[in-house]
Amino acid sequence: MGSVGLLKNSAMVCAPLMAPSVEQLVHGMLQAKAQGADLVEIRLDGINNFQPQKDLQVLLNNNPLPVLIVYRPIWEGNEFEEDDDHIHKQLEVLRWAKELGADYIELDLKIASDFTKKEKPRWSSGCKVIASCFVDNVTSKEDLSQVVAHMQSTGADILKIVTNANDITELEKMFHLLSHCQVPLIAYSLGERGLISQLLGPKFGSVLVYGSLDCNAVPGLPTLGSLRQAYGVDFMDTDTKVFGLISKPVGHSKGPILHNPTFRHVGYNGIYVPMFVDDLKEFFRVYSSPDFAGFSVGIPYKEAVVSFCDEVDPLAKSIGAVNTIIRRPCDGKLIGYNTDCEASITAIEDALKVNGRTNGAAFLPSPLAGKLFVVVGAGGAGRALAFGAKSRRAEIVIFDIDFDRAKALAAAVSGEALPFEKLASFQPEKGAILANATPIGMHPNKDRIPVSEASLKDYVVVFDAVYTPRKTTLLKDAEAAGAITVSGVEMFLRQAIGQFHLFTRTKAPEEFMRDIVMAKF
Ligand SMILES: O=C1C[C@@](O)(C(=O)O)C[C@@H](O)[C@@H]1O
Repeated sequence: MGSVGLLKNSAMVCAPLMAPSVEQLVHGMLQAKAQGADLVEIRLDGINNFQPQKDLQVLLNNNPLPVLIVYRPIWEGNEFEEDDDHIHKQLEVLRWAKELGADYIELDLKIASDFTKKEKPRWSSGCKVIASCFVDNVTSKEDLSQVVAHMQSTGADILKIVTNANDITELEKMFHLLSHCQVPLIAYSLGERGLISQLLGPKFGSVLVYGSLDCNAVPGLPTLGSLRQAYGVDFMDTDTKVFGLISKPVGHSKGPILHNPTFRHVGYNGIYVPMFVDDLKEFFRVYSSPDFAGFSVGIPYKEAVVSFCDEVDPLAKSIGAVNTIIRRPCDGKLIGYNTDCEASITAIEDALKVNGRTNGAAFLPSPLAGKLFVVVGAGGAGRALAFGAKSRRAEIVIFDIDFDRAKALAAAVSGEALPFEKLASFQPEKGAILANATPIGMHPNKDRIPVSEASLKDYVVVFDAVYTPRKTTLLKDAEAAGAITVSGVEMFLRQAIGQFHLFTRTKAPEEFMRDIVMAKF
C-alpha cells in the first residue's frame, strides 16, 4: 500500500480561459485560483476588438496565477501560418506577452523553431516556450515518437501534443509516450473518450493537465474541483494503481466521487476513473499492464465482459454477469466477480426488516422467501437480482423488452417470463416485490416509470436500480402508493463496498463510504 498525503508529482493543473472581454478573463482567473488551478491558459484570440498591448497589460497586471498565453487567430478565414504578415503579427503579440510578464507562451510547431532560435538567446525573462502540435490521426507509437523528435529540434522548453481520441485505446499511445519521453511534455486527447488522458496525465508524467472552471463543463475536460477533490491528482505517482469503470455511456457514474476519496481515506495508492469503452476486445488487449489493476463494469457490458475474464467467480458465472474485474497480481489474469447481486438483495431484505414487514416469520431464512418477486429488465442488473431472489427462495416473474432474453433468465432461475406488452396491465398479488433493472427513469429521461401507476399499491417493496436521480419517479409514485422504497443508491453503495474490498484486499470503511453517499448523491 502506498502512502498518500504528500504531493507526489509535479504536474500543474491548468484552467483554459477564453472570453470575449478582458474583464471576463480577469474574472475567470480569479475563479480559477479559487477553484484550485495552478496556472491559467489565456486564449487571446477570443477577445473582441483585441488591442494587444493594452489588453495584455491589463491581463498580466491582474493575474493571481502564472499565465500561459496562446494566440492562434484565424484571419479572413485563413490559418495565420499561411501568411508571413500574419505570422509576424502573431509573433509580435507573443513577444509582448513575454515582455509583459507571461510565464509561458505557446507556439505552433510550424513557427516555434524560427522563433526560439531568433528570440531565445536574447531573453532575460524566465518565460518558457511551449511548442505545440495537433496530431489528427495517431497511427503508431513510433509516429508519435517521431513527432516528438521533430518538436524537440525547435529548442522549445516544453512540448505539447494534442490528438483527437476516436477510441479510448488510442490514449495508451499517449501514456506510453509520456512515460518514455526525456523532455518536459504535455500530451492529451480531446473529447469524451479522451478524458482519462487528463486524469492520468500526472501518473505518466505530463507537465500539466487541464481542468475547466466548475461552472463551465467542457466534454473531455474534468472540472478543476473534481481534479483536486475527487480524483486527488496531486497524490498520484508512477506506482498509482488505476481502476476504471468500463461503460458506455459513463459520465453518469458517481463511482469516482466515492472510490477516490475512499482510497485516500485508507491510504491506498489508487485512482478510479470513468472509461468510455467502445470495443471490449481492443480495450483489454491494449490496457493489459499491471498499472490497470481492476475494473468496474457498467451498462451495457456486464454480460459481454464475462468472456474476457480468465476466471469467473461461481456466483458471477451462474448469473452470467460480471460487474467487477481484478487483474490478479501474481499472473496478470483477469478474474470476474459480481457484487451487484448481494448488494441489491440485502438492500431489499434490510428495508423489509427495518420496516418490520417480515410477516412475523422470523424463522424464515429471508423475508423474501415465498414472495412474488417481479424483475423488469433481464440484462446484467436484472440477472443479478433474479439470481439473488432465487437464492432467497422467492417466486420470480421476469419482463424484458426482449422476450427471449426474459425466457432465458426465467428458465435459469425457475421463474416465469411474461411478454413485455403485459407489463402495463400486470397486477401482482398483494405483498409482491418490484425491482426495476432497466434504465427507465434514469437522468435525463426522469419522468418515465416501467409499470402502471395503478399496480404500485400491491407491492410491499419497490426497488429501483437507477440511482440518478436518487429518488426516481418510480420510487416517488411507489411511496405515494404506500410501498417501502429502496433506492438504487443503496445498491450502488453496497456493490461499491464489495468492489472496494476486491480492489484493495482490505476491508472497506463502510461508514465513511455511506457518509459520502449521503452527502454527495
Ligand atoms: O451498476 C453499477 C453501477 C456502475 O456501473 C456505475 O455506474 O458506477 C458501477 C458498477 O460497478 C455497478 O455494478
